[in-house]
Amino acid sequence: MLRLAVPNKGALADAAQTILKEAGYRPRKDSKELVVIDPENSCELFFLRPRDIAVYVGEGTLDAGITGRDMLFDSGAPAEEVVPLGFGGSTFRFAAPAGRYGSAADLSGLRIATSYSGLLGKYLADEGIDARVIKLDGAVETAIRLGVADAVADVVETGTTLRNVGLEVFGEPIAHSEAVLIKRSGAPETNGFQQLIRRLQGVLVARDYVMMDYDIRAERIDEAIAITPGVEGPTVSPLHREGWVAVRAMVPRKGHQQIMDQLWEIGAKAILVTAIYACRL
Ligand SMILES: Nc1ncnc2c1ncn2[C@@H]1O[C@H](COP(=O)(O)OP(=O)(O)OP(=O)(O)O)[C@@H](O)[C@H]1O
Ligand SMILES: O=P(O)(O)OC[C@H]1O[C@H](OP(=O)(O)OP(=O)(O)O)[C@H](O)[C@@H]1O
Ligand SMILES: [Mg+2]
Repeated sequence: MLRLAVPNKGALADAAQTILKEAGYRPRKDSKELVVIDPENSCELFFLRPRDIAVYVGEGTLDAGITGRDMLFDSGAPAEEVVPLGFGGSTFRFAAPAGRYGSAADLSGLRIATSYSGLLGKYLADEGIDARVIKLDGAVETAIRLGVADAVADVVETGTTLRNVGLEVFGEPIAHSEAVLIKRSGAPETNGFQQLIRRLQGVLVARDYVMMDYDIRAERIDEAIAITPGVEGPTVSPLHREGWVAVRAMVPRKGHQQIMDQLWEIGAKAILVTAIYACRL
């Protein structure tokens, strides 16, 4: 039985639930359900705070979990990233009132408020910056106005939260984060865990690729294949029309219109694009 930790609330909860559902796991009925037993997939899903997930997985209490890369680093738990999941993207950055500081080095001797003290502490130590870390639980952006800190280090996605309180990012990003699948460091991958990885990777490919079909004159097939090389090579079949072939290839969803333009330029006809519902490469 695979025991999997899933964020129960916060920025990652809905997208984590969606990707698991698309991967064929049983969804929870309502947001109050804390454990879901999924006998068909030999899996138990535990809905936990994203911050605690690396701790459970690092202790070996649970086999796998979905959390943010920043929270994994912050926890210091003996857990490791296995698959980046392509949602919950953010950066972790310093911010302060506009123009006050130019780089992290300017923070020596000052106070920095954050709810990621592990992540920030490691960064400051690596960079040799001697600043005081003020650990808060959330809404750290207000700490400067209230005189508790000189700068903050926090999650930034659109930057709206910072702008709303008159703060600006400065210095290099401390970390780039997204939702990740994690396991205990060095733990062997059981069959159930490998199946979870294959299913999640299948969903990610189905999200990122579309299927493209088109007809092309046989003498232009090499040019066409250069435009749509597919993942392991396109399928080329004879067409019931002298001198023509049919081609089928997976292409990245992003930019598929440009690919259609290029195919049209070399004389392709009947170019069709269809969504991939699920896949296993
Ligand atoms: N606005 C956002 N956009 C993208 N990712 C985000 C955003 N806010 C948080 N995250 C990411 O989501 C993960 C969990 O953070 P979240 O804010 O959901 O937890 P929390 O602060 O403990 O909970 P809550 O905000 O509900 O109190 C982190 O990895 C973080 O980087
Ligand atoms: O750049 P933005 O798009 O504005 O997003 C970033 C904000 O989102 C998160 O806050 P959350 O709502 O989780 O509150 P919290 O600070 O209490 O965790 C994060 O802590 C930032 O404050
Ligand atoms: Mg938050």
